[in-house]
Amino acid sequence: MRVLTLNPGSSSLKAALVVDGTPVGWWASSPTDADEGSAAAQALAQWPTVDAVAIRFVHGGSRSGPMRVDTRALDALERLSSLAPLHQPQAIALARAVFRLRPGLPVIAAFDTAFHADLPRKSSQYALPREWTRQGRLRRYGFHGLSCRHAARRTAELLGVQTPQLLCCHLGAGVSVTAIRGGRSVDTSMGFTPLEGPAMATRSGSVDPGLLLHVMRTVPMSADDMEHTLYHHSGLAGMTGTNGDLRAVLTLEAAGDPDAVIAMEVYLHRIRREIGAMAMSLDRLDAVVFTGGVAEYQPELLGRLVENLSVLGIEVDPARCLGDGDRVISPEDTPVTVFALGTGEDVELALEAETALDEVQV
Ligand SMILES: Nc1ncnc2c1ncn2[C@@H]1O[C@H](COP(=O)(O)OP(=O)(O)O)[C@@H](O)[C@H]1O
Ligand SMILES: CC(=O)OP(=O)(O)O
Ligand SMILES: [Mg+2]
Repeated sequence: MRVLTLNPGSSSLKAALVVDGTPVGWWASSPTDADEGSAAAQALAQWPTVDAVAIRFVHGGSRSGPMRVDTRALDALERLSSLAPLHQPQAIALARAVFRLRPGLPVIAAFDTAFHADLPRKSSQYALPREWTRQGRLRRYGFHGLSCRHAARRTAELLGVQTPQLLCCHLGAGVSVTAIRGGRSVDTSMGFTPLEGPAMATRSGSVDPGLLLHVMRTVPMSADDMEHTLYHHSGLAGMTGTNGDLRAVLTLEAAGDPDAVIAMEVYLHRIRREIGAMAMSLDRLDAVVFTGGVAEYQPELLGRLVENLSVLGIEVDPARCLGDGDRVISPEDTPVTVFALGTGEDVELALEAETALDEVQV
């Protein structure tokens, strides 16, 4: 099957043609380069002969698998936009553009949240009044699920173990750490929205809600202004005055910029802390996977990241970090195998499309 995959991330829009599970062509653009309509048109002009288009939707609510979408389904998914404002509107716009450009071509929505749909209750539930949580909507959903699914699949293949226990550290513009056992997510750092967890490129990550209440009362500030600050002007961007791209922050850090120096310390510390926390949901740690744009393009950072993690048996060989492609980066004879893996969201999107279309035909 020939599947066009469209992946609107928070700092990029990635397109790929995947033929029978193998990506054969791809490109990435920054979201400011083009609107979703012209990006979809560009991809369909480049790869006109496709059986389906698979689009990454980060928020699928309670949906546990992919689905073929029509206008009505899109309206329902659009209602989740405020829960993922950097992603969901873009995915909706891409799907509508494909409907317009190629009526009748199947469009499959594949959800980040689906991989976490069975999170154990102790991981998914917030300690909030039961009147709030009873309906099961105000809970932790988890994101980067396509990336996690791919990391689990590749780790099993590379280790030759059917269901390894692993941590998937997705380091892109969004950052998350997920504990996976039995092929399932058992805890994850992102929550009700993709704001929770470590500090990210432009997102704050977890902040004491008491601080936010204090600022809203004292500034004062509307919920929309607060949302804008937490999603667009926090994280590495907020701490350094850059756009949050790690390349810019590392350049400033190397030049001795004090804000960039502390921002990198915070960034790395918060990821390490999350790795430690997620390890508590496993009873053994077979592997740690680093993936996402940062792991792919700034792999030298992984050596710095795992400093202080030897308490968990996690070590990397700096020379191995600098290689290319899917690889082991831990030294020989260490208890935990550490991998740097390509982000296989495009492969997973295509698989999800095949699954959804098979189900429709049954
Ligand atoms: N072509 C590139 N060259 C160098 N670094 C890159 C490149 N593309 C992405 N990165 C790194 O990856 C980060 C973005 O990760 P990515 O997974 O692509 O983000 P997202 O999917 O959230 O848009 C950037 O901040 C940068 O550190
Ligand atoms: C969920 C999320 O943050 O995705 P990305 O890293 O692609 O922005
Ligand atoms: Mg991404």
